Formats: sequence, structure tokens, C-alpha cells
Amino acid sequence: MFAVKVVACSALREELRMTGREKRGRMFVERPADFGAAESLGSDDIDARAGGDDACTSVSALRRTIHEFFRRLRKSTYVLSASLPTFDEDGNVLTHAEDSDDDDCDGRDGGGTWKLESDDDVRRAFVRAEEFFLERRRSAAAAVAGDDDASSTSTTTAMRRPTLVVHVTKDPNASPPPPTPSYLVGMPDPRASTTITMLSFYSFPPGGVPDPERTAEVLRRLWRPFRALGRVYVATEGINAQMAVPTNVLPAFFRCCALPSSLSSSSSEAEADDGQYELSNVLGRHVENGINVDPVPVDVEEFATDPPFRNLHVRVRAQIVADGLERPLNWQNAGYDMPPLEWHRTLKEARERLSSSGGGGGGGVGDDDTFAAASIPIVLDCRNGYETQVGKFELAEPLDTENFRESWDVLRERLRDVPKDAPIMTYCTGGIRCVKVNAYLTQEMEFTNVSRLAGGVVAYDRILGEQAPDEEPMFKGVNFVFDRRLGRKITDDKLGTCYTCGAKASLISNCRNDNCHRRMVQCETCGGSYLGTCSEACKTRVINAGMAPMKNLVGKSSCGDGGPIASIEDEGKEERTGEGAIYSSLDDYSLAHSTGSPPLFREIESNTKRLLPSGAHMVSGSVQGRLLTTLASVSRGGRILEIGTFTGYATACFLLGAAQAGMSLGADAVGTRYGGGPFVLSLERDRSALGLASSHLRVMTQDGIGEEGATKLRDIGPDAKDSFTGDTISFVYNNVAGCELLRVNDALATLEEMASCNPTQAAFDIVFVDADKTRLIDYVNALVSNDRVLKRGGLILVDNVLWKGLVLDASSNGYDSGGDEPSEDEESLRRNRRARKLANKMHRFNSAVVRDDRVEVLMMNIRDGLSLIRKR
Ligand SMILES: C[S@@+](CC[C@H](N)C(=O)[O-])C[C@H]1O[C@@H](n2cnc3c(N)ncnc32)[C@H](O)[C@@H]1O
Repeated sequence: MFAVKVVACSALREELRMTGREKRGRMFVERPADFGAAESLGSDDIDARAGGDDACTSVSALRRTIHEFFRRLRKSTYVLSASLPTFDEDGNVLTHAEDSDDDDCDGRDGGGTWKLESDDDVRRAFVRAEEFFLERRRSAAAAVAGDDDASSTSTTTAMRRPTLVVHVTKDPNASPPPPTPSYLVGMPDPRASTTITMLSFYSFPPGGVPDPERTAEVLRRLWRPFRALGRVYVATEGINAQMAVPTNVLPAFFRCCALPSSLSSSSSEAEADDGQYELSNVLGRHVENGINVDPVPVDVEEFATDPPFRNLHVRVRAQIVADGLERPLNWQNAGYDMPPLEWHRTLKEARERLSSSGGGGGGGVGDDDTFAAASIPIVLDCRNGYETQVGKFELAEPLDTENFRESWDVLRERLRDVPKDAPIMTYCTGGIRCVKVNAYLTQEMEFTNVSRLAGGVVAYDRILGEQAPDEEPMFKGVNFVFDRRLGRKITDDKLGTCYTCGAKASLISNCRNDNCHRRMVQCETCGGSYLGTCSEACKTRVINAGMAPMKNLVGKSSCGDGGPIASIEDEGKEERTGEGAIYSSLDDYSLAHSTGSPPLFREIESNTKRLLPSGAHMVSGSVQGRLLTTLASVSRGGRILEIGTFTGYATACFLLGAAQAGMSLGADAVGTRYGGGPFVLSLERDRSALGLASSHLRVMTQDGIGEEGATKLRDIGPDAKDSFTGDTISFVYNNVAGCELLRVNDALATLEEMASCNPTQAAFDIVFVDADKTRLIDYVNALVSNDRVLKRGGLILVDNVLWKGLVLDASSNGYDSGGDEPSEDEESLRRNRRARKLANKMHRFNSAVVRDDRVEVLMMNIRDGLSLIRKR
């Protein structure tokens, strides 16, 4: 590759509105395979060779690469010229032309530059550049050899490419660019805006969007000059947009969206026919209720730290709101679009009528008869349950759906006995969902007096604030919105209940543990103390993962500032499986879609919590347990060695897997320690643990792993801890797999002994190292130094290799075990120091084992980290 500096002249930059990044830079041009041999050639040879080469060195190849580089460059509007870089006397690359903003555009055929008009010009340019580069390298080398004082800076700089500077200048003969569209004339630079405005709009144009792909393309191009970000969906039924636009260009943006027929803004030859495309058919006058603008713009710095959108995504979708309806309805026939102030008045009067009739009043919802007697409309909140939790209109009934598709069944049920002429008023966040709801009520359910809040709660909030600021809003609490703020406070009422402590609350957030991400209402106090997570477990995970501090959700005066992001895609997003379950995290989801653990294993876990609670966290648990069973079941011989039995959870998992392996291998005899066959040997030093483990395994082997065994396990009492009196105990599971629990003083010593002089014992397929985390490398060494204990090709499993996430920090700087944290008490300080020390050790082990070429390592980020180490 040739590295080439490319520079666009200022006139082009201005015309094409290039950003700093786009106007100059380095690109790479393919280099002919034998070009490097030029070093040994004289300049005549080089010239001769250049004529014969055709790889990169043609005008068209160069233009193609340049075109990719400057995406906005219009073909046939520019010319190319080249020059060599210039150097100062210290050897620094000057290349002043590329750094100057006032370079001219009238071609460069003097002063060290030459035109690139033919393929020969290009080839010669590269040859010249190569020759120049080699020459500089030779003289730099000579300078270093001949003069010890020659600065190394000078040497390296002289050897550094670019070898060529290519100037892209405006072609004076090119036809003039199309006129700037009227809406862009005089528009300020959007980069100069100090605030960003959030806005949303939708359109269900009569006749639909004729060509969604083409429309999406046009919108992308049309909105590019505004530097707008957001998510826009285009479907045959319409357009739905959530956007962030620099505030200083908003008026121009509105003018652009309202254009009757816009596309005179085409900026490349490929776009020449855009003028034919009537954008007014899909935008412009058909944007329902205008553009909903958030009245409180976001500061650019704040926006940049946590942007709700990173790009402008204009995507084609089957529908702009997924409705799940079997047949499409006519979205033009969707009841009365009630302006916000009329809506406000109607509700207020209804409230007064209701209270003077002795009915519910306040925020209550009466029965249909009371409402009918007082001529109270049925007000339906058509948002999902989680949106309604923190705010709603007085008198409104939530549909309480999990997703929009559920609305139809709920509406049928709710309105079954309601007279067809009863007044029904519907609302949602921005109005789009109610277009569909009201079309359904009108066309499928034949209601005749249906209205919807024009522009939804967002428009109501804005228009009431602008036009009737003294009115008390009929909407109480927080309006849930689908951008990073999640909620916008309309009144101080707290309608929600804190997920964590049960107090009244109105802040909505998503749990900061990415694996959980539960959407929840949480009070400020819990938001702070749980670091934006939903539980102690998630908080620990976030701390261990070293996540950046939470955005200041707490302490913000309104939900309109700060808080995590929810995507617009959440709207109508399905969170269910076909069976109707809802999952709050990926962990939950994966668990639910894995075969469950047998009932007996659940009881082993709960017995451990009950009888040896201080060590309960050490149990492998269901997900890892399933993995252990699976690995054992596919092992070559079903022979497993476990180091660290504790209460026998993993032992039981292995025993089940070993038996499965034995059955699929057609083993005809029970496996034993010395004779081979499916067998689990587990080493442990703690008698109480062994007492519980042996009780668990006895039940497993006698009563099975199902409900019968589980019920028996519940009867185990504390005395089981004293039941292990000898040194060993053996079991047989399913007449195929043997199991032995062996009490040892030190598992490492036992292992080293087995590895050095135990030829009679049959080797194992898998060794689970789950004890004594400080000497892991010694365990691995004992297992890989010969094949007496672990078969060649066998697996070593090492648990806790992520050490609660602390290995991350240990890897970046190493924990300072002497560091102190003034706010912590002595005990937690001591625990922290120990944890960090162990994290350092674990990190050293992980680093050493992955470099050991006797093994291959797969570290899995499950539970506390499990490494699968295969002996080569
Ligand atoms: C993490 S627990 C094992 C958990 C078990 N494998 C499971 O998943 O259910 C570690 C066990 O190793 C035992 N242990 C620690 N160091 C040991 C050593 N040097 N020799 C034998 N056992 C040891 C501890 O007593 C403890 O019961």
C-alpha cells in the first residue's frame, strides 16, 4: 500500500460542507506487487517499469479511492494534482499545503506540484514518490552512520511516509453546483448550537408511503445538513420519527419537513431525479399534529455524555407501530383528533360533574353506570402498564398491557357492554398508538363517539404550559417517554411504588446491571444507595464490573433530566416468549431456556444455605451445575476428579453426567477408582461439609434425583454434619457410575502423590479444581506434568477465575494491598484487602496458564468465571 495524504481545497470543503475530519487525511492506495524492488533500480528503470504497471496507478483507481474517502465528492467536479511532502531542515514533514485552509483551487502545475490527468501522470507520481522516499531513507541512514550526533528524531521523521500529497481541487470547468435549497439558505452551522432539541412526529399519509426504501434514502440525505440524530421508521403505512436536532437549526429543519416538494437539494449525480419525488406525500402537510417538540432543550455537553441517539437511523419496517392486527385498517378513519386544550377542558368538566354527582372525583375511576349518569366519557390510557405506573390523566383507566398487540383483546373485554355511542377518549405518549386504537374502535367495534388526544401527553404538556400555564394539569405524575430520560415530570404526584423499598416514587430507570436491565420505578434514596441497580446482587455485579458511575439520576429536580436510556424500539417490543413469560434479564432468559436442574439439586442448594450458611455462596449453582453435568456426560470415559467437595452439589452434578456417559458408552460394570469406568472421586478436608455431602449423595443414589429424593433431603438435619467419621465413603448411582468421597488433609499433596506414584489408579477425563485458590498453578502443574491423573486431551476446570470481577482491576494496575479506604470499618477493610490479594493471585494464574503451551484455555464468563483448560 502507498500511504497518501489527500487534501481538499477550501472551496470544495465549503461547497460540500465537509467536516474537519473529512477535508484531509491519509488514505491507502494499492501498490503493485514488485514495486519495492525499485530500490535497486536506477531512475530510468523505474520510469520504464512504471509505464508497464497498472495496479493502483491509474487515474480511475485513484479517483475511486478518493471518492470513497470523500464520500460527498461529486464526480466530475474536481481535478487532481500531486506534490511531494516538504521537510524542514530537521527532517520534520511540513506538507504545509494540507494544513493550510486558504490553498487555492486553480490547479497546481508549478511550485513542486503537477497535474494527475492521465494514467501515466499517476504512475510517475508514485514512482517519483517512491524514489524520493528511498533517497531520504538512504541519506538518513548515511547521516546516522556518519554522524553519531544525528538526531534519531530526524531519522525516523525522514523515513516516515507520506510519500505523496494529492490535492483535490475544484474543477473550474465543472458545471455549477445545484442551488442551495431555500430552507438551508442562511442556516447557522449546527455544530455551533449550544443545545439539542428532542422532537417526534409521525404521519399516516392517505394512500400510504409509495416507496419506503426510496423515502428512507431521501430522508437521510435531506436531514444530513442539520446534523440530526435519531431513529426514524418508514413503512408503507407511514413514518414515525424520534429525533434530536441542534436547536439553532430547528426553524430550517421545520421548513425542510414542511416542504411541499423538496428535493431540489440533491447533491450528487445519482440523486438527480429526486425532484420527481413528492416528499409532501409522506411528510409536510401529513405530519399529524405537527412536530412534537420538547420544550426543554438539552445542553450539548450533557447530550454528549449520554446521547440518546448516536446516529441518524432511518430504517424501513413492516409497520411503524407493530399492531399484530390480522387485517389493516384505514388509519384516516380514526375518530376525532381532539386538541389538547379541548381535551383538558373536557376532562376538567367531567371531573366537576362527577364530583357534584357524588361520584368518585379526584383520580378515581367510576363504574360505567355512574359515568353514564354524569355523562362522563370513558378515558382509556392506551400505553403499556409500565408507562401508566408513574403518571396518568385523572379519570383514566389504564389498558395495562405488556405490549401494544395485547390492546385489542383488552379493548374487546373492557368495552363489551358499552353502548356504541358512549363517548370514549383515548390517549398515549405522542398520539401514534391512538390512531390505531381509535381506528379499531371505529371500524372493528363500531363505536361512533371516539376521540383521541392530538399529539398525546407530550403535546398536552407543552400546549398547556404555553397556552394555559395557570391551569392545573389533569395529567398527574410523570409522562414516560422513549428516550434516555424515560420520564418527564408533569406534576409532583408520585403514583408509582419503589421497586426496592415500596415507598411512593415516580422515577423510572433501567437497572444498571446490563445483564438485568430491569425497568423499574425506584425512589431517589434507593436509586442512590443501590447505585441505580434493582438489588444487592446487581449492585455487586456493577461494582465488580467496574462500571462507570451512574449518571446523576438522583438529585435531579425533574425526570426530564438525566437517567438511563430506553430506546424507541422498546415501544411495542415483545418481552415474552410464546408461553407468555416475561424475562427481566438475559440470565433469567437463558435459565428459562435451558433444561432445568433436577429437584434434588435444588434441595442440596437449600440444605447448604440452611445448614452451612456461611459457605453457601461456594455451591456451583444451577447454571454451572448444568454445564458440569453436560461436560461429564460427553467425556470419553465419564471419569471425574473433583477437588473441593463441600456439600456435594458439583459432585452430584458430575455423578449424574458420569452415569449418562456410562450409559451412552454401554458400560457393563460399575466404574471404580482403580478399575476404570464412569466414576467420580471427590477430595475434601472439611468433615462437616463431607457429612452433608455424603447425606446428599446417599439420598441421590438411593432415592434418585427427582421429587422423591428432594423430599427426603428436606428431612436432613444439622446432625448430618457429624455423620462423616471415617476417611472415605462410596456410592453407586444407577448401577453404572461409582462415587467416592475422600477426606484428605491437603488435596494438593494427595494429587501430587497420585501424579508421582500411583500407576494403579485409572486416569480421569475431567478434573475440577475448586479449592485452595492460592495454589491453582500447582494443581495444574501436577495434572499436566504427566498423564497419571489426567488423561491426555482431558479437561481441567478451574472455578472463580474472574474473582467477582476484581481480576479486571488487578490486570490493569494490580491492587495495592496496602491501600486504605477511609470510610470503611476495619472488618470490611480486611476483607477487601484479602479479596484484592486473591484477585492479584487469580490474575497471575490466568495469565500464566494461558501462556502455558501444554494446554489450551477457554475462559467462560459464567457465574464467577470458569476456565476450561484442555491438556494437549
Ligand atoms: C468452593 S468449595 C467447593 C464447592 C463445590 N465444588 C461445589 O461446587 O459445590 C471449596 C471446598 O474446598 C475445600 N478445601 C479448600 N482447601 C482445601 C485443601 N487444601 N484440601 C482439601 N479441601 C480443601 C473447602 O473446605 C471447601 O469445602
